[in-house]
Amino acid sequence: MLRQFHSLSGLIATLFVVLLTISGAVLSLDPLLERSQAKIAGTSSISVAELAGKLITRYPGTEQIQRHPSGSIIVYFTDGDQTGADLINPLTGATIGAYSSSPIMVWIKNLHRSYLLGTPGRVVAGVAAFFMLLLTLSGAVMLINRLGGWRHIFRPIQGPFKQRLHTEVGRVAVLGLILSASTGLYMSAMTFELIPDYSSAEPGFPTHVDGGVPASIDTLSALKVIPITEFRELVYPYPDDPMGVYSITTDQGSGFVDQATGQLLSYQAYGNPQKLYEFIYMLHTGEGLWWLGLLLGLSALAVPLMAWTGIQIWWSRKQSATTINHNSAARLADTIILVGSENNSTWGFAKTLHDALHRLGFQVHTASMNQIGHHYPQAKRMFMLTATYGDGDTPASANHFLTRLAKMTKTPDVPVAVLGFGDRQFPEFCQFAKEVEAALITKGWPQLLPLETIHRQSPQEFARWGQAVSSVLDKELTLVHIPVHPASTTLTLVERVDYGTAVQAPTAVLRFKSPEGSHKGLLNRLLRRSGLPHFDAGDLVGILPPGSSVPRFYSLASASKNGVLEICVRHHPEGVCSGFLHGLAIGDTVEAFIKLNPSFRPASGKAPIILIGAGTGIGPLVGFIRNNKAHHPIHLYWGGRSPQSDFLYETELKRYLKDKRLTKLNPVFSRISQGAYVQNKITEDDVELRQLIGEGAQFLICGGRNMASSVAAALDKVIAPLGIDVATLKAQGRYREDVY
Ligand SMILES: Cc1cc2nc3c(=O)[nH]c(=O)nc-3n(C[C@H](O)[C@H](O)[C@H](O)COP(=O)(O)O)c2cc1C
Repeated sequence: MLRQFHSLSGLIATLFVVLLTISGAVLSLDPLLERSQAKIAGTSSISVAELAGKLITRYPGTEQIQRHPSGSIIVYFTDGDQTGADLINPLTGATIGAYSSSPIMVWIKNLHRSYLLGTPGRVVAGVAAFFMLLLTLSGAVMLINRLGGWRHIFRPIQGPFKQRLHTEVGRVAVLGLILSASTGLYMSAMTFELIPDYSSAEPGFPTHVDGGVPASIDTLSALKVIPITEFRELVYPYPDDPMGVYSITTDQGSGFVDQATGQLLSYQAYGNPQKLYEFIYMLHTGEGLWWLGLLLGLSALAVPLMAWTGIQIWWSRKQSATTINHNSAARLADTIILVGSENNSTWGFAKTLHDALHRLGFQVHTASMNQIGHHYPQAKRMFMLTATYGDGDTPASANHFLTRLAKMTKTPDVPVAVLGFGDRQFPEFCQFAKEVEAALITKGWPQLLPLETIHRQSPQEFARWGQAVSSVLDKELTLVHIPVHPASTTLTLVERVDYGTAVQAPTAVLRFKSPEGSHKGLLNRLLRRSGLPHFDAGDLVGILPPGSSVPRFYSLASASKNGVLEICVRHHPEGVCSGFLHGLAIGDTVEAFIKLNPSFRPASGKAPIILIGAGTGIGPLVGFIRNNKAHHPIHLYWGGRSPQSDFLYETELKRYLKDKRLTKLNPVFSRISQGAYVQNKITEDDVELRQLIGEGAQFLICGGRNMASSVAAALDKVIAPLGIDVATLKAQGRYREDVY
């Protein structure tokens, strides 16, 4: 709900809010620019009388002196028929130069205040400020929910690159944006008198004026006691008007000064409402607080970036939205499917289940978990398919489910099966599904099947769960889920290196390029484009074996900037795709698409990186080393079977050691005398590993699930003396796995 509100108000207001913030960001430079022009050092000892005295000879026709919040002093004067304005050095009264507001800044100010449209534009600017406030507040609440509460506000953010960028930038800019939007809204409300205008409360004109011969301005006692630092404006009386008075405005109030006696005739100190107005004005413009202005300007610059990433997130969500056909009414359905999803992919699985059950003749009702009802009169079975989000938290379409369930006094007497969707890379794998299962059991809800989990939206695991469902339905349910994936590209095999046949682990490093011709053309050559889609080492390539629409995913051992798409594939005896790939000859083609995997990357910075893998798990790890042009310390632990047969990337790794892209290579082999596994080497290197962890090391593990759990167990023992464990490292974002 909140997300829909956030997206909708963002879409409605984007253009206006972006214009408002870009112009605001430019205006935020104004106080700093003015300050750099003003010579304000050492001015505190000078009084207004002294300053005005210094101007008598140079500017006999002075009409007004102003001090801007930046500290600049400007004198407005007449000289014969001419009028002018000069910037003044407050210490000496000397002219710094002619003063005029920059026409560009004036234009930008108009754009900011009214979109150059006068009064109607001011209304629009006010409404845009209101939307900006709504967007920022709703975004802040979503961020807090996503991170699991405000206490965790500095937690690392997971997710696809655009989502992380949107949220990271928002997290940094949120306070500045709330300040700019709320103060802008206040000022707008004041302009339209929605709240009383306190910006110019003035004293009444004095009832008695001396009328004697005007004294020299530098002798006027009232002006002698006002330091220049508290002064804002002095308006001179008309020359030769004996009843004229000086009008003075300071930081504390305003009043009139008798030109003959120098006495303060009437004075009005600012009340609290005016002080509040001035404070809000300063917060909004940064006038008088140039550093705040700059901070607000920088926050404002985040808005165009967030608008762009926000629109892209919204668009990809919309693209992946699923339509459920033949959705029976809840009261008529014999089968209920409830869905907990954040980014819609679980809806795709729910649709596959819905369609398969419908084909078997069931009346199926599918809805979000938040829409759980109290009573399903015809229902015989129920399925709850749910993802996990944040750090083991609820996905959007199930965020009220547990509360609603807790409030139910009588639960429907329908057996239920929970299916969790998650990613083992997260420490809290399928946590929400586990909580749902536990809550249902506590409520005494009958179970149809025990909880099952699906890692990384695996269609194979989903199909296996379908078999279990078949057994309770007494009907053969075939679940063929074809995930919606991006359009595929044709790639040509240009090189292959084969290993491991002698040790029954046939493994090939395969290098692909775009077909000849696809990256020709002047622009592509100028930009040195390889014709490959963009990807980094550690991302995944989905390959569609001929005759199948279900892709198989392989971790990428290269980045697109390396000019090739490289994968490392072990031939599995029954493997459809690995068999197909191993059968490829140079020049053969495959259909492939990229799936980004942004959380499996070395962190930036100089902390050591410890890469651990076995077998083909070396793929992304070698890609990280290859692209380590900055020579950050990288230690590689890798396990194979035999140094003679399956030492994958042996030549390259030795070259990377020499050119310092790799700091230390620790290969381990299992089928040699005194063979060992990678976890044994980790136990052996305990002292060194503890030292590296002390230096802030990050771990990246790639390979089979068994290897990964043995490594985690070994490492838990190694780091126990430091008082931490692998779960802590995971929570800190310092332990990441890509396991299969
Ligand atoms: C930001 C983010 C946080 C996630 N957190 C978890 C998590 O804590 N535990 C887990 O098992 N999966 C986690 N996942 C993986 C999702 O549950 C998984 O990709 C799921 O299939 C997404 O389904 P959906 O597209 O329907 O939201 C997370 C994914 C993202 C993008």
